[in-house]
Amino acid sequence: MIYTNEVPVLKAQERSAVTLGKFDGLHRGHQKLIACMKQKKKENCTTVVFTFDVSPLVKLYHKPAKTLLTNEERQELAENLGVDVLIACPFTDAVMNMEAEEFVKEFLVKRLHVSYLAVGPDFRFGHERKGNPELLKQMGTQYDFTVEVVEKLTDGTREISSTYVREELEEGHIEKVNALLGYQYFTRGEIVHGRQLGRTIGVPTANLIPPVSKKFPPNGVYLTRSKIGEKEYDGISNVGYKPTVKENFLGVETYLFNCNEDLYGQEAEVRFYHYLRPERKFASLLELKGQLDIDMAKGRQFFADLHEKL
Ligand SMILES: Cc1cc2nc3c(=O)[nH]c(=O)nc-3n(C[C@H](O)[C@H](O)[C@H](O)COP(=O)(O)O)c2cc1C
Ligand SMILES: Nc1ncnc2c1ncn2[C@@H]1O[C@H](COP(=O)(O)OP(=O)(O)OP(=O)(O)O)[C@@H](O)[C@H]1O
Repeated sequence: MIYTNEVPVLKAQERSAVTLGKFDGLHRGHQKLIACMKQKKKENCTTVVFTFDVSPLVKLYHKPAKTLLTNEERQELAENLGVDVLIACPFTDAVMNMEAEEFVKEFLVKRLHVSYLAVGPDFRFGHERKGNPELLKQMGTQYDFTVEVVEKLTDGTREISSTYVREELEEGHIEKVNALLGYQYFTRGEIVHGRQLGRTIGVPTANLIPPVSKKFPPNGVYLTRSKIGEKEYDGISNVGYKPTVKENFLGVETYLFNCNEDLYGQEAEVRFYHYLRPERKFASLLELKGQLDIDMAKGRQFFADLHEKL
């Protein structure tokens, strides 16, 4: 897959199938749109996901930049979905002020030689968000491309959207988040040294400092599976600031159930499965250890049941 910040100019004969939007999370609704676009590979179209490298909302309304996926994660997931080109167009003032018609002419027609465009019915773009599927269809007639307005995928009660996923994540509804995404919510980072107090209570942990832009469920304890190198481990993770020992940054700290290796310096992907309890301040590490024993027993049972089902 080609990942680029600039809208590329395709070769003279090359045509593209394009979809546009923010694509935070690459949830099941996004995946449906990408599947429609991929149908056009049969007609030799290059598949293009056109997105922005800063959420337009962040730039326009200074909303916090916490996202479900970092740019790198979104890139990797798009590649796994079989996308040929992912454009993360910088949301500059020039792009922000571009009229919808100009955006279509300059980027989609002139550069990408668009042949097919897939968008959701509520898709808006261009200066003052004046561009919509109707305008795209009119321009499609003029510039010889087809527009498919893809019906929104729902979970039976509500349309799936990044906003919906973020709301459920904020509530700690991990199973729901995973169902909307179509994969397990995850975070990644390098395993770094903590204060090494964990091992003094018989609970050595893998600490990672996640990207600052990554959105997290509420501080608390979660049942997780971690992928480290080629291996996967069941475990239990704390997300938060460890009030008992007072950490000053948000960390993800995991006790891996069946692991006694030295993991420092390795990259880990921690996948969330289930919310167990909120993070709490304990009077002592020993008291915390008592709670951890209860948490671990629940975690081991959860994964034993899960593996039995699979
Ligand atoms: C599963 C799990 C649950 C935890 N729960 C809490 C908690 O509720 N409150 C808290 O202050 N720290 C919690 N911690 C963090 C501990 O305070 C931490 O593991 C211990 O202080 C060792 O930290 P260190 O790795 O920096 O040495 C939890 C850690 C794990 C692995
Ligand atoms: N549930 C869905 N089914 C099909 N297409 C969708 C779905 N959700 C979004 N899309 C389409 O995917 C493209 C990218 O969507 P985008 O990420 O901008 O919206 P979103 O997921 O609804 O996010 P937000 O909640 O931030 O508005 C748009 O064309 C949008 O209409």
